[in-house]
Amino acid sequence: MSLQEQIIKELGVKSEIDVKAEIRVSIDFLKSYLKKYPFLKAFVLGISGGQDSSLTGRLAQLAMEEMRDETGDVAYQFIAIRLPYGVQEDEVDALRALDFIKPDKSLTVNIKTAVDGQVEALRLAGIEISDFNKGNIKARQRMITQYAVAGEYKAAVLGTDHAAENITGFFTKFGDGGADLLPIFRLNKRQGKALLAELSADSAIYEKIPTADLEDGKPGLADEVALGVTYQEIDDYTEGKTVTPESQNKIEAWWNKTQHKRHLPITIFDDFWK
Ligand SMILES: NC(=O)c1ccc[n+]([C@@H]2O[C@H](COP(=O)([O-])OP(=O)(O)OC[C@H]3O[C@@H](n4cnc5c(N)ncnc54)[C@H](O)[C@@H]3O)[C@@H](O)[C@H]2O)c1
Ligand SMILES: Nc1ncnc2c1ncn2[C@@H]1O[C@H](COP(=O)(O)O)[C@@H](O)[C@H]1O
Ligand SMILES: O=P(O)(O)OP(=O)(O)O
Ligand SMILES: [Mg+2]
Repeated sequence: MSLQEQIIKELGVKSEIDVKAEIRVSIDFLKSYLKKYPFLKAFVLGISGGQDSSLTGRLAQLAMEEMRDETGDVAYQFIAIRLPYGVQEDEVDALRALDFIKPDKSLTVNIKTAVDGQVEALRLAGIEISDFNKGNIKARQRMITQYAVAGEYKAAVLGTDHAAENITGFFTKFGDGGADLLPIFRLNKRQGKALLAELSADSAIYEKIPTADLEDGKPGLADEVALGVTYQEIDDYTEGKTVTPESQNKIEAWWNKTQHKRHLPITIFDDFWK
């Protein structure tokens, strides 16, 4: 089996999808988890204004509406959290996303004080944090905030990791990578866009350039610039298509470099890394 075939198998990507069926798969996955663990009454998710949290948020909201209808338990709710670091430059996109998701509950927690406090505490200990590393602190602070809210609302934290992001490890370990359930895992970027279109999202949501938007000095830096490879090429690769040798090398180098992020902490019994 080629490395491409192994990766596709591990990520569970289909070369073609039935969009309506995939929407149902994600919603049913969320509902079945709630039915298995009835003490869970809510899902929590950070809404950035980007494609992935818009899709995941809308799927979660639909799952909760169906849960309320089917069980008569009005306690089921989806909680969307805005998590800006100070003032978010693309706030208008986040508001558009919330308008599409129509969450049962919407909160805003500004992570700036917590992030800056952490950076300052490290500075006082003699450690100067780079802008890049600070970006990862922002992502981890968002994780802390989501778990804090989940703890108060008997909720599980949703994550937005998907095939086109997981393959390159383009997420902060235990930051946006830290979540309980990943409802869009298996889909690549263009498949996620197709689900958004089917759900009648404003096209501005799925045409927005993907960005982690973590660095103060590079606001809105496009993922594709940071990665050095386009989502079109990544999507093609995950669907088993042939991409240029240069793109293939880059994608596979990211995959190999980030293997540790796709595993629980490594013990003496693990050998995936050897
Ligand atoms: N575009 C932006 O604005 C921006 C800014 C910051 C980070 N990012 C992205 O966020 C992601 C996170 O960055 P990152 O990967 O540098 O940080 P990370 O914190 O997610 O992962 C790095 C950490 O993983 C651990 N680690 C590294 N190699 C390991 C190995 N072989 N085995 C076990 N543990 C290992 C170490 O603790 C290391 O500090 C990246 O994809 C990055 O490009 C984007
Ligand atoms: N500014 C943000 N507000 C709320 N939630 C956010 C914000 N930025 C990121 N998030 C969450 O993290 C994931 C991953 O983002 P990437 O753009 O893929 O790095 C995102 O889906 C939100 O849930
Ligand atoms: O995770 P999101 O919602 O921020 O989407 P994107 O990765 O496209 O920025
Ligand atoms: Mg984003």
